[in-house]
Amino acid sequence: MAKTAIETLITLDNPVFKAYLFYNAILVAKMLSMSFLTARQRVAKGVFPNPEDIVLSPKSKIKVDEDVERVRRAHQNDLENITVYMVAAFGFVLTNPSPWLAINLFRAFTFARIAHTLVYAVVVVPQPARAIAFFVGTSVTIYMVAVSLKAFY
Ligand SMILES: N[C@@H](CCC(=O)N[C@@H](CS)C(=O)NCC(=O)O)C(=O)O
Repeated sequence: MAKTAIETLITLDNPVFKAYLFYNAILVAKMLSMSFLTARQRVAKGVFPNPEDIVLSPKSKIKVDEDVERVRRAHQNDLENITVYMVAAFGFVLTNPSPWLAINLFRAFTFARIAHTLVYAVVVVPQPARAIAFFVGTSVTIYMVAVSLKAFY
């Protein structure tokens, strides 16, 4: 029996879906690393959010710290952008795009989000570095949404 369009697209034999899963895995690992970056800052600065956290380290304080908050904002920005991208990119995969275009868009988004974290929470590069990284990622997502919507008309 002939395969449906979905069966030919949602398979590791489709290089676009394979690349989608590969770059998703990198993005998931990057997002998970944000929790460890936050914990590293908390331990380095001796600041924690809850009374039970400071029991093991009595010199620590329950305090809001600017360096910890910076990593938390970078993490939140990932949640705002990467989750939405993953949904948009899945819809884009279903439009059966050219492998060259799709794989380069997945790459561009992934590199942009890694750059966003680096310039926001690791080395702190002056603007517009973060804004550029954000707009590259967002442009990829908007493009994918536009292609998905166009498929309905
Ligand atoms: N929730 C974001 C929406 C706009 C946005 O994502 N801007 C990018 C480029 S300037 C950003 O990195 N914002 C910093 C942040 O979300 O903490 C904000 O409050 O800034």
